Amino acid sequence: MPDLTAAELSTIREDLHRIPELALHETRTHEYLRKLIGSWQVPFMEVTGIPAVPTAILVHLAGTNPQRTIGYRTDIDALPVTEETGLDFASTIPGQMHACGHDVHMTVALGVLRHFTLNQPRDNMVFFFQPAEENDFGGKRAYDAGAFAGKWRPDEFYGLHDNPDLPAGQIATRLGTLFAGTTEIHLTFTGVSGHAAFPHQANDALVAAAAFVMQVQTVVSRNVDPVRGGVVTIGDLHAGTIGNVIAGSAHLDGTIRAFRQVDIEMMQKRVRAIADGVGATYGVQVDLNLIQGGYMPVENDPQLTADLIAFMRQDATIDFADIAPAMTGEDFGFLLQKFPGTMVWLGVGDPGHPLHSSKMSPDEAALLPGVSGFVKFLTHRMAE
Ligand SMILES: CC(=O)N[C@@H](CCC[C@H](N)C(=O)O)C(=O)O
Repeated sequence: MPDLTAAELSTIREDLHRIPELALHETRTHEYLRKLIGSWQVPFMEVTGIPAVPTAILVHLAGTNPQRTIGYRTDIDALPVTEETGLDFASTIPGQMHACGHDVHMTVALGVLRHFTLNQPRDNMVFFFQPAEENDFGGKRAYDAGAFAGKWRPDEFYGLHDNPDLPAGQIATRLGTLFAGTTEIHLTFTGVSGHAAFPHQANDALVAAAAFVMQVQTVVSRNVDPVRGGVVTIGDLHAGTIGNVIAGSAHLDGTIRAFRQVDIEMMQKRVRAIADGVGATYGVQVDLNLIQGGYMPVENDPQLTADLIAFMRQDATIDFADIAPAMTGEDFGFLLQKFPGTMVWLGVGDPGHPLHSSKMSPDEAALLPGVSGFVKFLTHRMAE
């Protein structure tokens, strides 16, 4: 029986694209994956779940002469974005979309898994279909639940993320840190609401929030080493109900990002100090929740990544490129702190529409090269 064809990969990707589900709620996606994998009926394959992370799936392939266990991880969740691609296989779930390409990630993982179910690997393999990459850190949850114990423990771990800016099918990575570590900011200022005409009788939480948004811009400009870089973005601010009522509360969500954990922790302290300072200055109550969870910097293992780069460079059938680090986050960073491994970008050729755009539409021409690049590299790892 042959590997999955381009047409079969495309059908799978489109099926998955129709049913985007948010972190830890990926029940239909879980069912689809389990049904498909279960239909392959492989004697050396075992499929299991993780009770603490019910939408996760783990697949174990027993090798013919195992020297190690090779892990491959894909994320499976989607985003609360209303799709505007106009595709005929667009999301059927209102307000939710695979706007980060996890449908592509899952499809490539299934293609790689299918290959090794048809060609029993020499080494053992573990495939991890991980919920909650966008938030709620499904990788850390699975690890903390003991999912990678015993035969499920990978000696090396690989994964990919799609990249609309790169040509479809190109694989890119680098030695060292590929993605930033992140910390979610969730902040509420509580003051006293009142009539717009009598500000002296109220305490305006919206004005406090505005001051916070401006002051927090100084964290990157004044506290972060410019050579190392960092990001503080407040992406969401809600305050008040109508123009002639002073807002009694304001809620803000945002993200802190940097390539080094020491910088992330420094930025967390500065954001906390500024929030407390605004609270004291404006007399508003401050409730600040900073969550890093599993979003550690994505640090590629030096030896494994050097091997991957050397292998991909010498294979003329693989379009490989070196690339600079990016401020995207990925909770695969947590798993790469526990197990050595490498994350790569897979180009999906849609440069006008960045990750998280409601119009992002990956080119399916990326699917076969993604599968074959990893099949070749993992087969090479097994010959080491
Ligand atoms: C690849 C990607 O887009 N990942 C997300 C990860 C989000 C981490 C966390 N929820 C945060 O917002 O800090 C990203 O936004 O980079």
